Amino acid sequence: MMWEEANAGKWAAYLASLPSKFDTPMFWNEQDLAELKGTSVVEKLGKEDAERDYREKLLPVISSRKDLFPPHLIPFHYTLERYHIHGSRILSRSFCVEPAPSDASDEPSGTTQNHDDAMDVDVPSDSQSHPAATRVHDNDGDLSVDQDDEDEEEEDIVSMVPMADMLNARYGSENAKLFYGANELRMVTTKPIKAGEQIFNTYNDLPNAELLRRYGHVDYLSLPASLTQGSPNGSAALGNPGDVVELRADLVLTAANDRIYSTAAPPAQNVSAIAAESQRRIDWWLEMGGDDVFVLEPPSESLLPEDLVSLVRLLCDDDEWRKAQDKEKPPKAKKDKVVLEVTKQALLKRQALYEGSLEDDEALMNLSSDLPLNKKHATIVRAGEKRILRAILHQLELTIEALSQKGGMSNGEGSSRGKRKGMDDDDNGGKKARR
Ligand SMILES: C[S@@+](CC[C@H](N)C(=O)[O-])C[C@H]1O[C@@H](n2cnc3c(N)ncnc32)[C@H](O)[C@@H]1O
Repeated sequence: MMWEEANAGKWAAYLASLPSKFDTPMFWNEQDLAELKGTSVVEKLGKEDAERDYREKLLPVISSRKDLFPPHLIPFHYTLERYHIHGSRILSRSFCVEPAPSDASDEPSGTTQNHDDAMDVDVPSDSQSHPAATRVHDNDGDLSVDQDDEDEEEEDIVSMVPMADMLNARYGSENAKLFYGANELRMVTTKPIKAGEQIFNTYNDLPNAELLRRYGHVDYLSLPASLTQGSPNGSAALGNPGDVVELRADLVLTAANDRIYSTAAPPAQNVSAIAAESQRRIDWWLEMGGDDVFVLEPPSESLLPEDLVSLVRLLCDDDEWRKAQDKEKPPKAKKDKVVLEVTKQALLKRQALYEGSLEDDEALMNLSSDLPLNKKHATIVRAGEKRILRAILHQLELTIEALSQKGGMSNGEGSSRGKRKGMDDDDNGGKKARR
């Protein structure tokens, strides 16, 4: 895209129509970025990686081909600033397009490419030279073409599709989709749209953290009642119904270790031995393809992701750990009281990563509707994540309470009851260590 812009070729009018200013956190100052503390935006921003790629990959290529990149154009068209701008244009406007079937070239189906215009260099087949494009590819949240589910994602090509990228999106509002035609891509309405109503494509109903990181806006809509559970005043809230909270496995590990330590008898109450054993288990988990981040959705019947429950059992239950190794399969996602309590502690640790409470954020939104845009967006992202955490914690507490009231029953669905060594204080008074 930098080369196309420098050469004012056939895409010049299209490129000139794209924005050069973005509200994405990639362009925020430190003070505004601090507002995002605790949210999943921070770790995914990738600004340093992008800038390293620019210095270590792009600049050497550019300076090695003076025939393609005349040195006098570098300060105008190939600067770090232009790199970020084009990266953001790709991140906010690209589509994943399926390549033409059995086509040896890398041309996307339905798009036309004039080879006379193409660069006289090898084009990487995965189009991932800008980390932004890599993220578009990896995170499955870019504008996608309606296609057969069986298609392998690796085969898709990150592509700019002029005109199709003019549509906005809003959670649950999609009324138009991009379809493959025989020789073109077609944006087609999928519902009747009245005059004056907006035509919305979908950005896959992403959570606000991702909308902000990729597109620079957030959704601010009515939320389901499940998200106001546990709220002090039970008031209706606004936000993005597609919001999620990401919980890193290291917080789960710490919560499990704390629990094991506090319930172990003195000889086994050895912090480093407990940490080493847990590390062994989590290494096994990762080797088996387990995730190191869990995605928590607004409370539903299942309340917790199955893989999170499975990991907690693996960490906290010796029998489950042995069985898992024998079967080469992580434990089943049974929620007993230990699982719920350890998860609750992990969620409290996750909550503590934010600055301030949900009430602080809600008050900020209510009191000052004229907050500066970045601060307003960051507050909405934070509040959305905190709201989910609060609602899940509320449900967890109710479930733990209900289990406790069942005559001191501690193991809930309890097939492992009595099998554990030392992990359940109701089993053995917390006197025995798990190992
Ligand atoms: C695919 S483009 C859509 C074209 C865009 N409307 C334009 O005029 O350039 C994505 C960009 O549109 C804007 N956008 C899309 N949906 C939005 C929404 N619901 N609210 C606010 N801005 C939105 C964001 O700036 C986003 O980066």
